[in-house]
Amino acid sequence: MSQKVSPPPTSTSLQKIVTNEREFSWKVASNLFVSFKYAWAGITYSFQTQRNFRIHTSVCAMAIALSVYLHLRPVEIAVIGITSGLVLALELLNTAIESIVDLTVKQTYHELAKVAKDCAAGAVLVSALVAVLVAATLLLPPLVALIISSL
Ligand SMILES: Nc1ncnc2c1ncn2[C@@H]1O[C@H](COP(=O)(O)OP(=O)(O)OP(=O)(O)O)[C@@H](O)[C@H]1O
Repeated sequence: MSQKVSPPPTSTSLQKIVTNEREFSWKVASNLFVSFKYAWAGITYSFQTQRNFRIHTSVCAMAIALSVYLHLRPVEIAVIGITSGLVLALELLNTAIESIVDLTVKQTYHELAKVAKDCAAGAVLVSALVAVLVAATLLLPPLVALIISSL
């Protein structure tokens, strides 16, 4: 059975996309301040609707606070900050992909929708596992030393 394949873009249709910039966007942020406002709206939406994003935000904040409290070296605090930021950024992308998939297929089951959502969730899981490994490597030794010294 042959599938219908859409034709490749012609030079005129490509030119149209390039010249009529963002013509499919309902609205385009007018300046940098407005862009930040929309970015913040995305972060608050994820925080309010995604349990995992709330959990990851709390754990990341605790890890960074603990690294400062334990007087880790600046480079170690930076590494914990980078891995934490990566987890939260991927959580936001996961939410974005979920929304696009839901917008596209609505409540219909589709194998590709499953692949997209599962892979996005997998990306978050990989980053979270790496963040736990990094935090454990950097935080556990000074934390155990502190606990032993206070006994
Ligand atoms: N339209 C769909 N077609 C096929 N499978 C779907 C569809 N919607 C969801 N699923 C399956 O259900 C799972 C859970 O969907 P959901 O929208 O809660 O995504 P999620 O990434 O698990 O969410 P969260 O990150 O909030 O835990 C997906 O990972 C996917 O396997």
